[in-house]
Amino acid sequence: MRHIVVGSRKSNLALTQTDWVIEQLKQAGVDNEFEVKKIVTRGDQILDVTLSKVGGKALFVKEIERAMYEKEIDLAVHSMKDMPSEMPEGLVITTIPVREDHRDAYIAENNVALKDLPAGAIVGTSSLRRKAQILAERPDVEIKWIRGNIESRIRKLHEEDYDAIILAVSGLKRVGLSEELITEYLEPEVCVPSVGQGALAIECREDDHELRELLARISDPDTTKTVTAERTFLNLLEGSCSVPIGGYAQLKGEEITMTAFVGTTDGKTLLKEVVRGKEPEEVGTEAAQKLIGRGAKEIVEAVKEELDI
Ligand SMILES: NCc1[nH]cc(CCC(=O)O)c1CC(=O)O
Repeated sequence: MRHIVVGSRKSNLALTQTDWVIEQLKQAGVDNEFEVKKIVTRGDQILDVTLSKVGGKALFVKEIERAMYEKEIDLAVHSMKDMPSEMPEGLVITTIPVREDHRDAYIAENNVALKDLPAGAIVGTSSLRRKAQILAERPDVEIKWIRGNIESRIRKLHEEDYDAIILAVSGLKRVGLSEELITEYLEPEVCVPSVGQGALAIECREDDHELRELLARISDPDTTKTVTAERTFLNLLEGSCSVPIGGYAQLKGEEITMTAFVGTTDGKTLLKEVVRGKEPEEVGTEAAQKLIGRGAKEIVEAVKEELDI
């Protein structure tokens, strides 16, 4: 029986996600032998520069893709939100398993609520999407960049001058941190999550039909639909650069409800649309068109210019 090599970044989050996928496959009756091969990516090496300036999300996935082309690895597990909206030639996101919590978590020293932070309080995030939406709620706080893995961000909250930080609930849970750390769950009405947040993308070679059939066993149809709507929207709006943009779709029965967002980095302009429909591509496209009609492209272009990307 085929021995399957899974490539993973070496962060605790990446390794946990990889192990989770292998466990899901085993539970679904896949009894192949799995080997995890750790890969160091440029994104892991560059920790002191604003990510959006050094090439954004693609940095994390490039080395893994090269290893896949060379057949050093057969598949890789990514955080969906770190995936560029266009896939490179010959590789596919073949399976999307069930989504973890989609929300952002607000974590404050002494559990001070977001509305009770004193003016001038320092909130740590390196996401322009989070920055814009926190500033929209609290224009009087200061947003300060924070980098590093989830565990080191929590450490920095306590050791450095941050009063609060924002992290994905899913990441926190996956690395085994207690949800008791969370001061507030930010619902999409307050902070629209990143497209694909909480979901995983399993990537492999397009022509590896044998493997794709095995991986299909852990596909989650609902997550696949909602994430497809979100990524259709993202693709139409901006491709892969890091600008304040978010999208979250959920299913009730057959109906998809999607909240889409584009904003300026200062949080002074937030454009939001809620779109409903049955077809993921149609919902994502309609959300993009509505926001584009209200000037979303111009906002995206202005942010890119501001960031020099
Ligand atoms: N950009 C970093 C990143 N990539 C994926 C996650 C975990 C969230 C997820 O699974 O979507 C995180 C951490 C965070 O956003 O706080």
